[in-house]
Amino acid sequence: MTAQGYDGVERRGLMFVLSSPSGAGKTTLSRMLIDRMPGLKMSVSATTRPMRPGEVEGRDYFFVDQATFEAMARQGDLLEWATVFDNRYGTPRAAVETALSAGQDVLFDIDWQGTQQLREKARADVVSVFILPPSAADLEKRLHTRAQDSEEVIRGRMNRATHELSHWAEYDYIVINQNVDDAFAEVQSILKAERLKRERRTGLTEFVRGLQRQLEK
Ligand SMILES: Nc1nc2c(ncn2[C@@H]2O[C@H](COP(=O)(O)OP(=O)(O)O)[C@@H](O)[C@H]2O)c(=O)[nH]1
Ligand SMILES: Nc1ncnc2c1ncn2[C@@H]1O[C@H](COP(=O)(O)OP(=O)(O)O)[C@@H](O)[C@H]1O
Repeated sequence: MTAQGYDGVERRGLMFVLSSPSGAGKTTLSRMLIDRMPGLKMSVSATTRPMRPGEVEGRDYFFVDQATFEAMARQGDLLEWATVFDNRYGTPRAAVETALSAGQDVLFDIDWQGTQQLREKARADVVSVFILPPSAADLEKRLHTRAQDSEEVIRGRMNRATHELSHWAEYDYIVINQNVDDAFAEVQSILKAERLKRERRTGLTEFVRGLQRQLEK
């Protein structure tokens, strides 16, 4: 689980988690991060929910049926899983382990239940960010403008938002997504700073020793 920082110092890979009520902007911010932050790989979840228009198998999710999902969970192929809006969602374990051991950080778009499970498994390597919408009206507007869910599904997501919001205080960072570019800059700053944390930078002792040797000459 070691990655090479841009300054050449080895460090532990981190698990970067974004959660929010549905429609607050996790997917948008995740895509921006993957496009603009080298060394970060998206964890693609498995889900039993139907594919939305515009979604791509293997990019947005692995769309599986209930029996396949249960088999994956039973065989230990999922790092964590949860039921959200009557559908099952889970993180395939192998892809995460491969990315971390190849020196990449991994980005997760998962709910509070999944975040709790990751934290139990790898507390020191998990960095969690909760995204808030600026207002309830904005949240509802975004769910409508995304135009991918029926009225009934949107109502269900708005009803669930209160419950999801109640978990905000379990997260390391809180970002309010009013202007998307500002929110992206904030999330990006968090990742950049967390990559520099001393306890993650396993190669620092050696680096500093090298500096000391140079100074002693
Ligand atoms: N625990 C867990 N939650 C997930 C996973 N994948 C997605 N979710 C969460 O499930 C919820 C519903 O996701 P989705 O149906 O794509 O709707 P969205 O909220 O509009 O992105 C969101 O809160 C996601 O973060 C997963 O692998 N594990
Ligand atoms: N800061 C923002 N201002 C206005 N619209 C936004 C903002 N961030 C995201 N959106 C839009 O809101 C909708 C929901 O965003 P999305 O990223 O799909 O949310 P989530 O993944 O949290 O459900 C999308 O249509 C997206 O383009």
